[in-house]
Amino acid sequence: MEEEPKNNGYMEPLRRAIEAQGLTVTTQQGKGRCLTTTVDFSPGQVIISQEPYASAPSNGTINSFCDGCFASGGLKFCSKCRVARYCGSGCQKLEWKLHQLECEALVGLGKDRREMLTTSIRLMVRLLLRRRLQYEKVIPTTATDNYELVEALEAHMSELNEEQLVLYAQMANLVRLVLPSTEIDVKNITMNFSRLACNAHSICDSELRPLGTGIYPVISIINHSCLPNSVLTFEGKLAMVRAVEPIPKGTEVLISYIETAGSSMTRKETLRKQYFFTCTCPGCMKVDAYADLRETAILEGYRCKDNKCDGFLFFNSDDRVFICQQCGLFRDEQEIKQIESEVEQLSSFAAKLLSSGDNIKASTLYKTIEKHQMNLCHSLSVKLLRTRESLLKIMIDLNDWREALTCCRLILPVYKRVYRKIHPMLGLQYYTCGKLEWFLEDAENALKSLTRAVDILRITHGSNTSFMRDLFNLLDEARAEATHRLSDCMACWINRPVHSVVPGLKTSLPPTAADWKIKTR
Ligand SMILES: C[S@@+](CC[C@H](N)C(=O)[O-])C[C@H]1O[C@@H](n2cnc3c(N)ncnc32)[C@H](O)[C@@H]1O
Repeated sequence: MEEEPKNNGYMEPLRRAIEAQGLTVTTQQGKGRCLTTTVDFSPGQVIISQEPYASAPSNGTINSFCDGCFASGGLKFCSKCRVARYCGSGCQKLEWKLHQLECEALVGLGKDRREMLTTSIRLMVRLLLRRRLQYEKVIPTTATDNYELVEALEAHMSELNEEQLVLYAQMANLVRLVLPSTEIDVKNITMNFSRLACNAHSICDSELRPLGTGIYPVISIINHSCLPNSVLTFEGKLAMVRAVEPIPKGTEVLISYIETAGSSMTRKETLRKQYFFTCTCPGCMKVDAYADLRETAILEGYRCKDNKCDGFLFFNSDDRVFICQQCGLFRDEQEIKQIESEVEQLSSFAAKLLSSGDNIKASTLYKTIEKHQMNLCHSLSVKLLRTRESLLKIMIDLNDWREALTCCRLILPVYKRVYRKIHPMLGLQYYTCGKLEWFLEDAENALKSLTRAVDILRITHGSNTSFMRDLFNLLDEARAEATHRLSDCMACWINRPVHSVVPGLKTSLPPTAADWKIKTR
């Protein structure tokens, strides 16, 4: 049901600013503000793009990123504060107005406080400093770039539990220690942390590796759906929302806030905990309750004891056994618990090995976990999927293309089931598959996989980034190589020595391109 939007001062200027882009802000009961189209959008079309109001790079031990553009490699610390890092003088100059204030605050901090400068703390410090720069008119304010828009973001303060409230208040106190002169009190900074928790976006590169965090006040008006009509990606720090299906005018723009691989129960739980709402999207409101239970059992439950049966199990709480819904075989709860606890122990050990950089030992352990899970979980299980994703990453790091490709091909059917046809994760998985096939000199399969990757990623990522240009080049190379091999093969066939023809047999026609495709499938 449509509600009359509250008469907030920022709203009319914002509406006027986005109307030329075919967008407006509406309000719905139970959802709050919604970004709504006033024109039709087609798949791949950019609906809205925005630079962050404030952002902070991740400060991991392995990877670090430029404060300006989030690039990695060849970074130099700011010589004064030795906290901010830059890829060059260009970014340093662009960031200077804000960093000048940040730098003064950071220089005076002792070692123990510097160690507390997490990405969230830095983001809040930068948010407050940007506010100050705009209030003092050092930098301009626009209808889509002002602190009022940040204050209008949903904070859900009354829904926070004690633990969250205490944590945000402690973080707010730390921010005030870094910025003692800020006009914003601890209560308001605490509320801002709560806002960031349900509005900030993780900024990722084209391959969805996290680089940092940013707050984009207009993009944050977009609500969630597990079956979204749009997708959010980043070009550097610039957030881009693109349509993934035809969106008629008058439709709400929706993106997914969470990893959607999982049952509707798991998704609902995640959304309730972090975003304080109950999802009522078509993906979560399935009318067929049995289909929902079956999906949960397949994605998150257990497999039939009989290796030849691909059935999933339902739990019978009276007898405390699991029953295969395909062949009726029972599986004991204790046996399942036993394997599950072993897998849990092995997984935490494997994760430790991985973070210590011991890829070889980690790969052996993950293979053992995979074996256990193949005995425990359905072939489309999300738990098994996660193990294979870790294995794939390790195998790529170890340059073991063959094993990596095996993993990649096992992951694909699960992605096809849990993600929509046009989804960045699916596109990127085809891309990885194609690249591995290319490395393994399988040009024909590389061509197929890369074509599928391009079909998806040109919609989710656009065509104009260096990542996509590299992908187009790789696709061209694979196409040229596959065509070359095809013509070589045909030439071999035509020029084969006469004695290779069995005397007396009728000569068959040379293979056509269509025959070749069938042959290589
Ligand atoms: C990033 S904000 C989205 C914009 C928000 N509606 C507003 O008015 O600021 C996220 C919050 O919006 C609400 N929200 C987002 N998607 C929703 C949905 N599908 N159903 C109900 N509420 C939703 C929740 O309160 C959530 O914490």
